[in-house]
Amino acid sequence: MLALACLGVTVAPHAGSAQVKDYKPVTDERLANPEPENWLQYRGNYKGWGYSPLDQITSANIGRLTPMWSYSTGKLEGHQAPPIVNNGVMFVSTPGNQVVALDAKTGDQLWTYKRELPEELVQLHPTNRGVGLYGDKVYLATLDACVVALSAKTGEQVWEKCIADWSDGYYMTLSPLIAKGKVMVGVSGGEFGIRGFITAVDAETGQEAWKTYTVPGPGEPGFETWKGDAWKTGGAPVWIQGNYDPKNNVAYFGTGNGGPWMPDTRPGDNLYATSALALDVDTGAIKGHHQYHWNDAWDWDEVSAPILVDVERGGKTIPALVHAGRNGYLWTLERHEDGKIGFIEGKPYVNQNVFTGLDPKTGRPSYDPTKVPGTNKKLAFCPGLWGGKDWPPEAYNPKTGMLYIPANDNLCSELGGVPITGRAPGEMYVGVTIDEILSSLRFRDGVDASKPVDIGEVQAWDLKTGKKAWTHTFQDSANWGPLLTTGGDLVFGGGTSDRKFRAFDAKSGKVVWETRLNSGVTGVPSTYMVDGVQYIAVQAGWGVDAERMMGGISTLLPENRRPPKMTQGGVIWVFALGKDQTKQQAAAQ
Ligand SMILES: O=C(O)c1cc(C(=O)O)c2c(n1)C(=O)C(=O)c1cc(C(=O)O)[nH]c1-2
Ligand SMILES: [Ca+2]
Repeated sequence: MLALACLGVTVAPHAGSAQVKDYKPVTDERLANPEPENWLQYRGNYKGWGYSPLDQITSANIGRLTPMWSYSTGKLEGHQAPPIVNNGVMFVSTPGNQVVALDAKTGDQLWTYKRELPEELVQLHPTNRGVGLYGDKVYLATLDACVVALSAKTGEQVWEKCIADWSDGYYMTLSPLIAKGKVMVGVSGGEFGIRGFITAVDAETGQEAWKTYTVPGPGEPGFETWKGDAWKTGGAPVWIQGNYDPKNNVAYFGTGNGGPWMPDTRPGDNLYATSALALDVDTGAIKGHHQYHWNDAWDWDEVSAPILVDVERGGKTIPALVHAGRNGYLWTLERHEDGKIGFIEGKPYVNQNVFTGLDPKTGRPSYDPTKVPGTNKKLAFCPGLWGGKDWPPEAYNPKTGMLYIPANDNLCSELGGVPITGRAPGEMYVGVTIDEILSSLRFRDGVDASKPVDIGEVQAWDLKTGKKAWTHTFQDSANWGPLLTTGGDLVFGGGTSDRKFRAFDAKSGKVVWETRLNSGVTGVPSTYMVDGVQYIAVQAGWGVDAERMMGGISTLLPENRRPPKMTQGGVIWVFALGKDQTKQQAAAQ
Protein backbone atom coordinates (compact mmCIF):
# COMPACT_ATOMS: atom_id res chain seq x y z
CA MET A 1 0.00 0.00 0.00
CA LEU A 2 2.81 2.38 0.92
CA ALA A 3 4.60 1.88 -2.36
CA LEU A 4 1.38 2.65 -4.16
CA ALA A 5 0.84 5.71 -2.00
CA CYS A 6 4.17 7.12 -3.10
CA LEU A 7 2.96 6.90 -6.67
CA GLY A 8 -0.04 8.99 -5.73
CA VAL A 9 -2.44 6.04 -5.71
CA THR A 10 -5.10 6.34 -3.07
CA VAL A 11 -6.78 3.85 -0.81
CA ALA A 12 -10.40 2.90 -1.30
CA PRO A 13 -12.93 4.86 0.72
CA HIS A 14 -14.26 3.35 3.89
CA ALA A 15 -17.78 3.30 2.58
CA GLY A 16 -20.33 3.12 5.37
CA SER A 17 -23.27 0.79 5.14
CA ALA A 18 -25.47 3.83 4.59
CA GLN A 19 -24.53 5.39 1.28
CA VAL A 20 -26.09 8.47 -0.24
CA LYS A 21 -29.48 7.78 -1.76
CA ASP A 22 -31.25 10.10 -4.22
CA TYR A 23 -28.32 12.49 -4.68
CA LYS A 24 -29.38 15.69 -6.42
CA PRO A 25 -26.77 16.60 -9.06
CA VAL A 26 -25.23 20.06 -8.83
CA THR A 27 -25.67 22.17 -11.95
CA ASP A 28 -24.40 25.57 -13.11
CA GLU A 29 -27.91 26.86 -12.58
CA ARG A 30 -27.95 25.65 -8.96
CA LEU A 31 -24.51 27.10 -8.23
CA ALA A 32 -25.58 30.44 -9.68
CA ASN A 33 -28.90 30.44 -7.79
CA PRO A 34 -28.42 28.19 -4.76
CA GLU A 35 -31.58 27.12 -2.92
CA PRO A 36 -31.65 28.81 0.52
CA GLU A 37 -31.57 25.41 2.26
CA ASN A 38 -28.23 24.46 0.69
CA TRP A 39 -24.61 25.53 1.04
CA LEU A 40 -23.13 24.29 -2.22
CA GLN A 41 -19.72 25.94 -2.18
CA TYR A 42 -17.05 27.67 -0.04
CA ARG A 43 -18.87 31.01 0.43
CA GLY A 44 -22.36 29.74 -0.33
CA ASN A 45 -22.61 31.58 -3.65
CA TYR A 46 -20.49 32.57 -6.64
CA LYS A 47 -20.30 36.16 -5.42
CA GLY A 48 -18.26 35.19 -2.39
CA TRP A 49 -20.72 36.60 0.13
CA GLY A 50 -20.73 34.02 2.92
CA TYR A 51 -24.44 34.79 3.18
CA SER A 52 -27.55 32.65 3.50
CA PRO A 53 -31.09 34.04 3.31
CA LEU A 54 -32.24 31.51 5.98
CA ASP A 55 -33.91 33.44 8.78
CA GLN A 56 -35.32 30.92 11.24
CA ILE A 57 -32.56 31.76 13.73
CA THR A 58 -32.66 35.40 14.82
CA SER A 59 -31.40 37.63 17.63
CA ALA A 60 -34.77 37.09 19.32
CA ASN A 61 -34.58 33.29 19.57
CA ILE A 62 -30.86 32.56 19.44
CA GLY A 63 -30.79 31.88 23.17
CA ARG A 64 -32.17 28.47 22.21
CA LEU A 65 -29.32 27.61 19.82
CA THR A 66 -28.08 24.19 20.97
CA PRO A 67 -25.69 21.52 19.66
CA MET A 68 -27.66 18.85 17.76
CA TRP A 69 -24.79 16.54 16.90
CA SER A 70 -21.00 16.59 16.56
CA TYR A 71 -18.38 14.47 14.83
CA SER A 72 -14.70 13.96 15.64
CA THR A 73 -12.59 14.16 12.53
CA GLY A 74 -9.70 12.25 14.09
CA LYS A 75 -7.26 14.90 12.87
CA LEU A 76 -5.05 17.49 14.45
CA GLU A 77 -4.09 20.85 12.87
CA GLY A 78 -6.17 23.68 11.45
CA HIS A 79 -9.70 22.72 10.41
CA GLN A 80 -10.81 25.41 7.98
CA ALA A 81 -13.31 23.93 5.52
CA PRO A 82 -16.99 24.80 5.59
CA PRO A 83 -19.50 21.98 5.90
CA ILE A 84 -20.85 21.88 2.31
CA VAL A 85 -24.49 20.74 2.13
CA ASN A 86 -26.57 19.49 -0.79
CA ASN A 87 -30.13 18.39 0.03
CA GLY A 88 -29.39 16.96 3.44
CA VAL A 89 -25.97 15.49 2.60
CA MET A 90 -22.96 17.17 4.19
CA PHE A 91 -19.41 16.97 2.81
CA VAL A 92 -16.50 18.15 4.95
CA SER A 93 -12.78 18.10 4.24
CA THR A 94 -10.21 18.06 7.02
CA PRO A 95 -6.46 18.37 7.40
CA GLY A 96 -4.73 15.33 5.94
CA ASN A 97 -6.96 15.48 2.85
CA GLN A 98 -9.75 13.42 4.32
CA VAL A 99 -13.36 13.93 3.22
CA VAL A 100 -16.37 12.78 5.22
CA ALA A 101 -19.96 12.58 4.01
CA LEU A 102 -22.58 12.78 6.71
CA ASP A 103 -26.33 12.92 7.00
CA ALA A 104 -26.72 16.66 7.67
CA LYS A 105 -29.70 16.13 9.95
CA THR A 106 -28.64 13.16 12.04
CA GLY A 107 -24.85 13.18 11.76
CA ASP A 108 -24.84 9.57 10.47
CA GLN A 109 -21.60 8.84 8.65
CA LEU A 110 -22.23 7.95 5.00
CA TRP A 111 -18.67 7.52 3.77
CA THR A 112 -15.12 8.69 4.37
CA TYR A 113 -12.23 9.15 1.98
CA LYS A 114 -8.60 9.70 2.80
CA ARG A 115 -5.80 10.46 0.43
CA GLU A 116 -2.48 8.78 1.12
CA LEU A 117 0.01 11.63 1.04
CA PRO A 118 3.70 11.12 0.25
CA GLU A 119 5.62 10.66 3.48
CA GLU A 120 8.36 13.10 2.45
CA LEU A 121 5.85 15.89 1.79
CA VAL A 122 6.65 18.96 3.90
CA GLN A 123 3.34 20.50 4.98
CA LEU A 124 3.89 24.17 5.76
CA HIS A 125 0.12 24.75 5.79
CA PRO A 126 -1.44 21.39 6.69
CA THR A 127 -5.04 22.25 5.92
CA ASN A 128 -7.81 22.21 3.34
CA ARG A 129 -10.53 24.81 2.74
CA GLY A 130 -13.32 22.67 1.38
CA VAL A 131 -14.63 20.49 -1.39
CA GLY A 132 -16.39 21.57 -4.56
CA LEU A 133 -19.58 19.95 -5.83
CA TYR A 134 -20.60 19.47 -9.47
CA GLY A 135 -22.81 16.91 -11.17
CA ASP A 136 -22.66 13.74 -9.10
CA LYS A 137 -19.09 14.32 -7.94
CA VAL A 138 -17.14 15.87 -5.07
CA TYR A 139 -13.80 17.56 -5.88
CA LEU A 140 -10.80 17.92 -3.59
CA ALA A 141 -7.55 19.85 -4.23
CA THR A 142 -4.78 18.00 -2.41
CA LEU A 143 -1.59 18.80 -0.53
CA ASP A 144 0.37 16.81 -3.12
CA ALA A 145 -0.97 19.10 -5.88
CA CYS A 146 -3.62 16.86 -7.43
CA VAL A 147 -7.32 17.33 -8.10
CA VAL A 148 -9.37 14.31 -7.06
CA ALA A 149 -12.95 13.58 -8.18
CA LEU A 150 -15.02 11.36 -5.88
CA SER A 151 -18.44 9.86 -6.36
CA ALA A 152 -20.79 11.90 -4.18
CA LYS A 153 -22.77 8.73 -3.47
CA THR A 154 -19.99 6.40 -2.39
CA GLY A 155 -16.82 8.44 -1.90
CA GLU A 156 -15.03 6.27 -4.44
CA GLN A 157 -12.37 7.99 -6.49
CA VAL A 158 -13.47 8.52 -10.09
CA TRP A 159 -10.30 10.20 -11.36
CA GLU A 160 -7.28 12.13 -10.22
CA LYS A 161 -5.23 14.68 -12.06
CA CYS A 162 -1.93 15.86 -10.66
CA ILE A 163 -1.40 19.40 -11.84
CA ALA A 164 2.09 20.13 -10.47
CA ASP A 165 5.03 18.42 -8.79
CA TRP A 166 4.72 18.46 -5.00
CA SER A 167 8.43 17.69 -4.66
CA ASP A 168 9.10 21.05 -6.35
CA GLY A 169 7.21 22.95 -3.62
CA TYR A 170 3.72 23.04 -5.12
CA TYR A 171 0.71 22.16 -2.97
CA MET A 172 -2.98 22.98 -2.73
CA THR A 173 -5.12 24.04 0.22
CA LEU A 174 -8.02 25.81 -1.52
CA SER A 175 -11.52 24.71 -2.44
CA PRO A 176 -12.12 24.48 -6.18
CA LEU A 177 -14.23 26.99 -8.10
CA ILE A 178 -16.46 25.08 -10.53
CA ALA A 179 -18.34 26.56 -13.48
CA LYS A 180 -19.31 25.46 -16.98
CA GLY A 181 -17.85 21.98 -16.55
CA LYS A 182 -14.47 23.31 -15.39
CA VAL A 183 -12.87 22.69 -12.02
CA MET A 184 -10.59 25.68 -11.38
CA VAL A 185 -7.79 25.53 -8.82
CA GLY A 186 -4.65 27.44 -7.98
CA VAL A 187 -1.41 26.43 -6.33
CA SER A 188 0.27 27.28 -3.04
CA GLY A 189 4.05 27.52 -2.77
CA GLY A 190 4.80 31.24 -2.39
CA GLU A 191 7.29 30.31 0.31
CA PHE A 192 8.95 27.64 -1.89
CA GLY A 193 10.00 29.58 -4.99
CA ILE A 194 7.25 28.31 -7.27
CA ARG A 195 5.81 30.09 -10.28
CA GLY A 196 2.11 30.41 -9.47
CA PHE A 197 -0.72 29.42 -11.74
CA ILE A 198 -4.43 28.76 -11.99
CA THR A 199 -5.62 25.78 -14.00
CA ALA A 200 -8.97 24.40 -15.10
CA VAL A 201 -9.59 20.69 -15.51
CA ASP A 202 -12.61 19.06 -17.09
CA ALA A 203 -15.14 18.06 -14.42
CA GLU A 204 -15.94 14.75 -16.15
CA THR A 205 -12.49 13.57 -17.16
CA GLY A 206 -9.89 15.60 -15.23
CA GLN A 207 -8.22 16.63 -18.49
CA GLU A 208 -6.53 20.02 -18.46
CA ALA A 209 -8.66 22.70 -20.17
CA TRP A 210 -6.26 25.59 -19.62
CA LYS A 211 -3.41 26.78 -17.42
CA THR A 212 -2.65 30.44 -16.75
CA TYR A 213 0.51 31.50 -14.96
CA THR A 214 0.09 34.30 -12.45
CA VAL A 215 3.67 35.32 -13.24
CA PRO A 216 3.89 36.13 -16.96
CA GLY A 217 6.63 34.55 -19.07
CA PRO A 218 8.72 36.07 -21.88
CA GLY A 219 6.57 37.86 -24.45
CA GLU A 220 3.51 38.01 -22.23
CA PRO A 221 2.08 41.30 -20.94
CA GLY A 222 3.51 42.08 -17.52
CA PHE A 223 6.77 40.21 -18.10
CA GLU A 224 8.51 43.60 -18.13
CA THR A 225 7.67 43.97 -14.42
CA TRP A 226 10.33 41.34 -13.60
CA LYS A 227 14.11 41.43 -14.04
CA GLY A 228 16.35 38.56 -15.07
CA ASP A 229 15.20 35.09 -14.02
CA ALA A 230 13.19 36.29 -11.01
CA TRP A 231 9.91 35.41 -12.78
CA LYS A 232 10.78 31.70 -12.69
CA THR A 233 10.49 31.65 -8.89
CA GLY A 234 8.25 34.68 -8.48
CA GLY A 235 5.51 33.08 -6.35
CA ALA A 236 2.08 34.73 -6.79
CA PRO A 237 0.34 31.62 -5.46
CA VAL A 238 -3.44 31.22 -5.48
CA TRP A 239 -4.71 29.46 -2.38
CA ILE A 240 -8.28 30.67 -1.91
CA GLN A 241 -11.26 29.86 -4.14
CA GLY A 242 -12.12 32.42 -6.79
CA ASN A 243 -15.52 34.05 -7.28
CA TYR A 244 -17.49 34.04 -10.51
CA ASP A 245 -19.70 36.30 -12.58
CA PRO A 246 -21.85 33.97 -14.75
CA LYS A 247 -23.23 36.85 -16.82
CA ASN A 248 -19.85 37.86 -18.20
CA ASN A 249 -18.25 34.45 -17.68
CA VAL A 250 -15.41 35.94 -15.65
CA ALA A 251 -13.72 34.33 -12.63
CA TYR A 252 -12.03 36.58 -10.07
CA PHE A 253 -9.07 35.30 -8.09
CA GLY A 254 -6.66 36.89 -5.63
CA THR A 255 -2.93 36.19 -5.77
CA GLY A 256 -0.33 35.86 -3.04
CA ASN A 257 3.10 37.17 -2.21
CA GLY A 258 6.02 37.55 -4.53
CA GLY A 259 8.89 35.19 -3.76
CA PRO A 260 11.40 35.23 -2.19
CA TRP A 261 10.04 37.65 0.39
CA MET A 262 12.62 40.44 0.22
CA PRO A 263 11.68 42.84 -2.57
CA ASP A 264 15.25 43.58 -3.66
CA THR A 265 15.56 39.93 -4.79
CA ARG A 266 12.97 40.65 -7.52
CA PRO A 267 13.05 44.33 -8.58
CA GLY A 268 10.01 45.64 -10.46
CA ASP A 269 6.27 45.70 -9.79
CA ASN A 270 6.05 41.88 -10.09
CA LEU A 271 2.74 41.41 -11.86
CA TYR A 272 0.50 39.58 -11.05
CA ALA A 273 1.59 39.03 -7.44
CA THR A 274 -0.67 40.53 -4.72
CA SER A 275 -3.40 41.28 -7.26
CA ALA A 276 -6.99 40.63 -8.21
CA LEU A 277 -7.15 38.75 -11.52
CA ALA A 278 -10.11 38.45 -13.90
CA LEU A 279 -10.01 35.28 -16.02
CA ASP A 280 -12.11 34.15 -18.97
CA VAL A 281 -13.54 30.83 -17.76
CA ASP A 282 -13.56 29.32 -21.27
CA THR A 283 -9.93 30.04 -22.10
CA GLY A 284 -8.15 31.13 -18.91
CA ALA A 285 -7.13 34.38 -20.64
CA ILE A 286 -6.39 37.23 -18.25
CA LYS A 287 -9.00 39.90 -19.01
CA GLY A 288 -8.15 42.35 -16.26
CA HIS A 289 -6.14 42.86 -13.13
CA HIS A 290 -5.59 45.19 -10.24
CA GLN A 291 -2.38 45.00 -8.23
CA TYR A 292 -3.14 46.02 -4.64
CA HIS A 293 0.52 46.70 -3.85
CA TRP A 294 3.62 46.41 -6.05
CA ASN A 295 6.91 44.62 -5.30
CA ASP A 296 5.52 43.04 -2.12
CA ALA A 297 7.93 43.17 0.82
CA TRP A 298 5.71 41.98 3.67
CA ASP A 299 4.29 38.53 2.70
CA TRP A 300 0.94 40.25 2.25
CA ASP A 301 -0.73 37.58 0.10
CA GLU A 302 -3.89 39.12 -1.36
CA VAL A 303 -5.42 35.71 -1.99
CA SER A 304 -8.95 36.27 -0.75
CA ALA A 305 -10.92 36.67 -3.97
CA PRO A 306 -12.68 40.03 -4.19
CA ILE A 307 -16.39 39.73 -3.52
CA LEU A 308 -18.93 40.75 -6.17
CA VAL A 309 -21.30 43.38 -4.90
CA ASP A 310 -22.97 46.56 -6.13
CA VAL A 311 -22.03 49.81 -4.42
CA GLU A 312 -23.46 53.28 -4.77
CA ARG A 313 -21.21 56.24 -5.44
CA GLY A 314 -22.34 59.70 -6.55
CA GLY A 315 -25.93 58.50 -7.00
CA LYS A 316 -24.85 55.70 -9.36
CA THR A 317 -24.93 51.95 -8.80
CA ILE A 318 -21.56 50.43 -9.69
CA PRO A 319 -20.82 46.71 -10.10
CA ALA A 320 -17.90 46.42 -7.74
CA LEU A 321 -15.30 44.12 -6.28
CA VAL A 322 -14.62 44.54 -2.58
CA HIS A 323 -11.57 43.15 -0.80
CA ALA A 324 -10.31 43.58 2.75
CA GLY A 325 -6.59 43.37 2.03
CA ARG A 326 -3.92 41.64 4.05
CA ASN A 327 -2.15 44.96 3.46
CA GLY A 328 -4.65 46.58 5.85
CA TYR A 329 -6.63 48.52 3.24
CA LEU A 330 -10.26 47.97 2.31
CA TRP A 331 -10.43 48.12 -1.50
CA THR A 332 -13.39 48.93 -3.70
CA LEU A 333 -12.79 48.22 -7.38
CA GLU A 334 -14.98 48.54 -10.45
CA ARG A 335 -15.96 45.41 -12.35
CA HIS A 336 -16.29 46.15 -16.07
CA GLU A 337 -18.23 43.85 -18.38
CA ASP A 338 -15.16 43.07 -20.46
CA GLY A 339 -13.30 41.87 -17.36
CA LYS A 340 -11.20 45.01 -16.89
CA ILE A 341 -10.87 46.13 -13.29
CA GLY A 342 -11.00 49.80 -12.34
CA PHE A 343 -10.12 51.51 -9.08
CA ILE A 344 -12.74 53.25 -6.94
CA GLU A 345 -11.24 53.66 -3.48
CA GLY A 346 -8.95 52.22 -0.83
CA LYS A 347 -8.79 53.09 2.84
CA PRO A 348 -7.09 51.60 5.88
CA TYR A 349 -9.26 49.44 8.14
CA VAL A 350 -6.45 48.79 10.64
CA ASN A 351 -3.33 50.76 11.60
CA GLN A 352 -1.15 50.79 8.49
CA ASN A 353 2.10 52.74 8.36
CA VAL A 354 3.56 51.62 5.03
CA PHE A 355 1.42 53.41 2.43
CA THR A 356 1.91 57.16 2.29
CA GLY A 357 -0.88 57.61 -0.24
CA LEU A 358 -2.77 56.09 -3.17
CA ASP A 359 -2.80 57.40 -6.70
CA PRO A 360 -6.38 58.69 -7.01
CA LYS A 361 -6.80 57.26 -10.53
CA THR A 362 -5.12 53.88 -10.28
CA GLY A 363 -5.00 53.19 -6.54
CA ARG A 364 -1.28 52.48 -6.76
CA PRO A 365 0.19 53.03 -3.29
CA SER A 366 3.37 54.95 -2.56
CA TYR A 367 5.54 53.61 0.26
CA ASP A 368 7.41 55.00 3.23
CA PRO A 369 10.89 53.63 2.45
CA THR A 370 11.65 53.20 6.15
CA LYS A 371 8.88 50.57 6.28
CA VAL A 372 10.10 48.45 3.37
CA PRO A 373 12.41 45.68 4.62
CA GLY A 374 15.08 44.13 2.43
CA THR A 375 18.07 41.84 2.39
CA ASN A 376 20.24 42.78 5.38
CA LYS A 377 17.74 45.53 6.11
CA LYS A 378 15.59 44.70 9.10
CA LEU A 379 12.68 47.12 9.51
CA ALA A 380 9.35 47.22 11.30
CA PHE A 381 6.03 47.74 9.52
CA CYS A 382 2.34 47.63 10.39
CA PRO A 383 0.18 45.63 10.05
CA GLY A 384 2.43 42.63 10.63
CA LEU A 385 3.14 39.87 8.17
CA TRP A 386 -0.23 38.17 8.83
CA GLY A 387 -1.82 41.45 7.83
CA GLY A 388 -5.01 43.28 8.74
CA LYS A 389 -6.68 40.00 7.80
CA ASP A 390 -5.09 36.77 6.61
CA TRP A 391 -7.18 34.18 4.73
CA PRO A 392 -10.32 34.03 6.95
CA PRO A 393 -13.05 35.34 4.69
CA GLU A 394 -15.17 38.44 5.20
CA ALA A 395 -18.95 38.20 4.68
CA TYR A 396 -21.48 40.46 2.98
CA ASN A 397 -25.13 40.70 3.98
CA PRO A 398 -27.40 42.22 1.29
CA LYS A 399 -30.12 42.90 3.89
CA THR A 400 -27.94 45.11 6.09
CA GLY A 401 -25.76 46.25 3.18
CA MET A 402 -22.76 45.61 5.42
CA LEU A 403 -19.44 43.89 4.89
CA TYR A 404 -18.12 42.04 7.97
CA ILE A 405 -14.34 41.72 8.33
CA PRO A 406 -12.45 39.44 10.74
CA ALA A 407 -9.54 41.82 11.42
CA ASN A 408 -6.42 42.09 13.56
CA ASP A 409 -5.20 45.51 14.65
CA ASN A 410 -2.33 47.06 16.59
CA LEU A 411 0.17 44.51 15.32
CA CYS A 412 3.37 44.99 13.37
CA SER A 413 6.29 42.83 12.27
CA GLU A 414 10.00 43.41 12.27
CA LEU A 415 11.65 41.53 9.43
CA GLY A 416 14.79 41.50 7.38
CA GLY A 417 16.26 39.14 4.83
CA VAL A 418 19.43 37.10 4.64
CA PRO A 419 21.18 36.80 1.27
CA ILE A 420 19.56 34.09 -0.83
CA THR A 421 21.63 31.21 -2.04
CA GLY A 422 20.33 28.81 -4.72
CA ARG A 423 16.89 27.28 -4.68
CA ALA A 424 16.54 23.63 -3.73
CA PRO A 425 13.31 22.13 -5.08
CA GLY A 426 10.77 21.52 -2.31
CA GLU A 427 12.69 23.54 0.26
CA MET A 428 11.60 26.89 1.59
CA TYR A 429 12.83 29.79 -0.54
CA VAL A 430 11.97 32.84 1.52
CA GLY A 431 15.21 34.55 2.48
CA VAL A 432 13.93 34.96 6.02
CA THR A 433 14.50 32.23 8.58
CA ILE A 434 11.51 30.46 10.16
CA ASP A 435 12.67 31.55 13.63
CA GLU A 436 12.75 35.14 12.47
CA ILE A 437 9.26 34.82 10.98
CA LEU A 438 7.79 33.29 14.13
CA SER A 439 9.37 35.90 16.38
CA SER A 440 8.66 38.89 14.14
CA LEU A 441 5.48 40.21 15.77
CA ARG A 442 5.48 43.49 17.70
CA PHE A 443 2.77 45.63 19.14
CA ARG A 444 2.29 48.99 17.48
CA ASP A 445 4.14 51.91 19.07
CA GLY A 446 2.07 53.34 21.87
CA VAL A 447 0.42 50.05 22.86
CA ASP A 448 0.72 49.50 26.61
CA ALA A 449 0.94 45.72 27.05
CA SER A 450 0.66 45.99 30.83
CA LYS A 451 -3.07 46.48 30.18
CA PRO A 452 -5.33 44.25 28.02
CA VAL A 453 -4.51 44.91 24.36
CA ASP A 454 -7.17 45.28 21.67
CA ILE A 455 -6.16 42.94 18.85
CA GLY A 456 -8.81 40.80 17.13
CA GLU A 457 -11.90 42.50 15.75
CA VAL A 458 -15.06 41.97 13.83
CA GLN A 459 -15.68 45.13 11.82
CA ALA A 460 -18.88 46.02 9.96
CA TRP A 461 -18.69 48.42 7.02
CA ASP A 462 -21.73 49.95 5.36
CA LEU A 463 -20.91 49.52 1.68
CA LYS A 464 -23.54 52.06 0.64
CA THR A 465 -21.77 54.89 2.45
CA GLY A 466 -18.28 53.37 2.62
CA LYS A 467 -18.20 54.04 6.38
CA LYS A 468 -17.52 51.75 9.32
CA ALA A 469 -20.75 50.91 11.18
CA TRP A 470 -19.47 48.99 14.21
CA THR A 471 -16.46 47.17 15.66
CA HIS A 472 -16.37 44.38 18.20
CA THR A 473 -12.93 44.08 19.81
CA PHE A 474 -11.23 41.09 21.43
CA GLN A 475 -8.52 41.69 23.99
CA ASP A 476 -5.23 39.80 24.11
CA SER A 477 -6.38 37.55 21.27
CA ALA A 478 -6.16 37.63 17.53
CA ASN A 479 -9.26 36.88 15.47
CA TRP A 480 -8.82 34.09 12.89
CA GLY A 481 -12.53 33.43 12.54
CA PRO A 482 -14.10 33.18 9.07
CA LEU A 483 -17.53 34.83 9.05
CA LEU A 484 -21.03 33.75 8.04
CA THR A 485 -23.96 36.16 7.86
CA THR A 486 -27.65 35.25 7.54
CA GLY A 487 -31.10 36.54 6.63
CA GLY A 488 -31.84 36.34 10.36
CA ASP A 489 -29.59 39.42 10.69
CA LEU A 490 -26.82 37.50 12.39
CA VAL A 491 -23.05 37.19 11.94
CA PHE A 492 -21.35 33.99 13.14
CA GLY A 493 -17.64 33.46 13.78
CA GLY A 494 -15.04 32.09 16.18
CA GLY A 495 -11.32 32.71 15.77
CA THR A 496 -10.24 33.67 19.29
CA SER A 497 -7.94 31.91 21.73
CA ASP A 498 -10.78 31.30 24.23
CA ARG A 499 -12.30 28.63 21.89
CA LYS A 500 -15.56 30.56 21.62
CA PHE A 501 -17.97 30.51 18.71
CA ARG A 502 -20.27 33.53 18.65
CA ALA A 503 -23.20 35.21 17.00
CA PHE A 504 -23.41 38.99 16.60
CA ASP A 505 -26.45 41.04 15.80
CA ALA A 506 -25.63 42.04 12.22
CA LYS A 507 -26.96 45.58 12.63
CA SER A 508 -25.69 46.55 16.07
CA GLY A 509 -22.66 44.28 16.55
CA LYS A 510 -23.94 43.11 19.92
CA VAL A 511 -22.87 39.57 20.91
CA VAL A 512 -26.21 37.77 21.16
CA TRP A 513 -24.96 34.21 21.69
CA GLU A 514 -21.71 32.42 22.41
CA THR A 515 -20.54 28.97 23.31
CA ARG A 516 -17.21 27.31 24.02
CA LEU A 517 -16.10 24.48 21.75
CA ASN A 518 -13.46 21.74 21.97
CA SER A 519 -10.76 23.83 20.26
CA GLY A 520 -10.36 27.19 18.56
CA VAL A 521 -12.55 27.86 15.56
CA THR A 522 -10.85 28.71 12.27
CA GLY A 523 -13.46 26.80 10.31
CA VAL A 524 -15.67 28.56 7.79
CA PRO A 525 -19.22 28.41 9.25
CA SER A 526 -22.13 27.48 7.01
CA THR A 527 -25.88 27.16 7.40
CA TYR A 528 -28.53 24.95 5.80
CA MET A 529 -32.04 23.62 6.30
CA VAL A 530 -33.36 20.06 6.44
CA ASP A 531 -37.05 19.23 7.05
CA GLY A 532 -37.83 22.83 7.95
CA VAL A 533 -35.07 23.20 10.55
CA GLN A 534 -32.20 25.66 10.08
CA TYR A 535 -28.78 24.42 11.17
CA ILE A 536 -25.51 26.27 11.78
CA ALA A 537 -22.40 24.16 11.17
CA VAL A 538 -18.72 24.80 11.78
CA GLN A 539 -15.48 22.91 12.30
CA ALA A 540 -13.44 23.62 15.42
CA GLY A 541 -9.77 22.64 15.37
CA TRP A 542 -6.95 25.12 15.93
CA GLY A 543 -3.69 25.07 14.00
CA VAL A 544 -1.63 26.42 11.12
CA ASP A 545 -0.95 30.20 11.18
CA ALA A 546 -3.66 31.05 13.71
CA GLU A 547 -1.62 29.02 16.17
CA ARG A 548 1.70 30.48 14.98
CA MET A 549 0.43 34.05 15.24
CA MET A 550 -1.18 33.54 18.65
CA GLY A 551 2.12 31.99 19.80
CA GLY A 552 3.87 35.18 18.72
CA ILE A 553 1.33 37.41 20.45
CA SER A 554 1.62 35.38 23.65
CA THR A 555 5.31 36.21 23.95
CA LEU A 556 4.43 39.93 23.79
CA LEU A 557 1.91 39.63 26.62
CA PRO A 558 2.81 39.56 30.31
CA GLU A 559 2.92 36.01 31.61
CA ASN A 560 -0.27 36.26 33.64
CA ARG A 561 -2.29 37.16 30.55
CA ARG A 562 -0.96 34.57 28.11
CA PRO A 563 -3.68 32.24 26.87
CA PRO A 564 -2.90 28.55 27.41
CA LYS A 565 -1.60 26.82 24.30
CA MET A 566 -4.66 25.62 22.46
CA THR A 567 -5.51 21.92 22.45
CA GLN A 568 -5.75 20.56 18.93
CA GLY A 569 -8.23 18.13 17.43
CA GLY A 570 -11.06 18.59 14.95
CA VAL A 571 -14.78 18.37 15.59
CA ILE A 572 -17.68 19.25 13.28
CA TRP A 573 -20.36 21.01 15.34
CA VAL A 574 -23.98 21.38 14.24
CA PHE A 575 -26.44 23.65 16.05
CA ALA A 576 -30.17 24.32 15.77
CA LEU A 577 -32.87 25.91 17.89
CA GLY A 578 -33.71 23.68 20.83
CA LYS A 579 -36.31 24.06 23.50
CA ASP A 580 -36.26 27.25 25.54
CA GLN A 581 -34.28 25.99 28.50
CA THR A 582 -34.65 29.14 30.56
CA LYS A 583 -38.44 28.75 30.40
CA GLN A 584 -38.25 25.03 31.15
CA GLN A 585 -36.10 25.65 34.20
CA ALA A 586 -38.46 28.33 35.43
CA ALA A 587 -41.42 25.96 34.97
CA ALA A 588 -39.64 23.18 36.88
CA GLN A 589 -39.12 25.38 39.93
O1 LIG B 1 2.41 31.70 -0.30
C1 LIG B 1 1.71 30.68 -0.23
O2 LIG B 1 1.66 29.82 -1.13
C2 LIG B 1 0.91 30.50 0.99
C3 LIG B 1 0.03 29.43 1.13
C4 LIG B 1 -0.75 29.31 2.29
C5 LIG B 1 -1.70 28.15 2.29
O3 LIG B 1 -1.80 27.47 1.23
O4 LIG B 1 -2.40 27.86 3.25
C6 LIG B 1 -0.60 30.30 3.32
C7 LIG B 1 0.30 31.37 3.05
N1 LIG B 1 1.02 31.45 1.92
C8 LIG B 1 0.46 32.48 3.97
O5 LIG B 1 1.23 33.42 3.68
C9 LIG B 1 -0.27 32.49 5.18
O6 LIG B 1 -0.18 33.45 5.96
C10 LIG B 1 -1.12 31.39 5.47
C11 LIG B 1 -1.89 31.12 6.60
C12 LIG B 1 -2.48 29.92 6.37
C13 LIG B 1 -3.36 29.16 7.26
O7 LIG B 1 -3.87 28.12 6.81
O8 LIG B 1 -3.58 29.59 8.42
N2 LIG B 1 -2.10 29.45 5.16
C14 LIG B 1 -1.27 30.34 4.57
CA1 LIG C 1 2.50 33.38 1.53
